[in-house]
Amino acid sequence: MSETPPAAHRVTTPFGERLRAATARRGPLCVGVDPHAGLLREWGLGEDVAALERFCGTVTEALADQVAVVKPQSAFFERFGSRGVAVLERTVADFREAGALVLLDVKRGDIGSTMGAYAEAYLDPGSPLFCDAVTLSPYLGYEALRPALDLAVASGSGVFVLARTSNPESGALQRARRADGRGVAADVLARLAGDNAATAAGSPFGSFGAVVGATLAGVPGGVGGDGADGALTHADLDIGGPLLLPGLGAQGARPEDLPALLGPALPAALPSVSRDVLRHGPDRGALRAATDRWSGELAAVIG
Ligand SMILES: O=c1ccn([C@@H]2O[C@H](COP(=O)(O)O)[C@@H](O)[C@H]2O)c(=O)[nH]1
Repeated sequence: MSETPPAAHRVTTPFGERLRAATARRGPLCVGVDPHAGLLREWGLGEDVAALERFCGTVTEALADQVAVVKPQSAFFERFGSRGVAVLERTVADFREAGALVLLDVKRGDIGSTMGAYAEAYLDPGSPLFCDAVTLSPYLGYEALRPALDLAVASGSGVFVLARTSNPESGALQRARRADGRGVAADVLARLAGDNAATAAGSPFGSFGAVVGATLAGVPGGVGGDGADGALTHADLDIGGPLLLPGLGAQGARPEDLPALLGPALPAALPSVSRDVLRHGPDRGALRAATDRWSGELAAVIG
């Protein structure tokens, strides 16, 4: 990787602190940038790289100076091959330049040596795809993520590790119990809490976050119960870092679900909405208005 990162990529303040400052300034919402084929059609665009570029340009112009965090979904760019990835690189750079934090939803997780290469791709400030944070999957083993966790600390970036995801199929694996009786997702959260405690010295909010589905409030075996059957308790969510909450809007969760979902961990919430904002495009004013509505409703609940 390059030895002298471009000035725009150099970061000195840890991600957790930058996230706190950004949400204090711009509100608690993360907007997902998911250029679904269906959305491209609804926006009157084609289904090619030029359409992808138009879509992302519009979302950037509309929202980059408004939202605290954007979360491009890598899959919707990768499906167009290298030219799609080039659009992703530009989109990441444009959002960052306008002051939005970029969390790339790419869900990487691999054996340690390969993980090192993924870490360099997204968390090395010299990389063309350097982001403020990425999503990671711990299901090849939490410790396999160590190269990314170490590089995140060194580069002032963050990670969000899948714990209990929003999809209906997630429970069978993520609620499974380990030999010591602890649920798999609860174990991921406990490890994140340990890593935040070890690395966030002097900072009230760590840079290692978790992904927890907003869809899981009040769901049997979901989140907020007593921990039976591998479900998560509110105490499990106390990781000393942010909780990324996908599942609002199109997947059915609502802002008013969040207090029951998170309990005392509510202030750590980073709720994320993709389709339910993007369906208001391509009109920039309508995209901004939808973002304002979501942001206001979430701020009223999270405080
Ligand atoms: O548990 C998870 C983890 C990630 N996602 C991602 O978030 C968005 C959700 O999009 P919506 O349109 O707001 O439903 C999408 O990119 C998913 O891959 C998730 O939904 N659940």
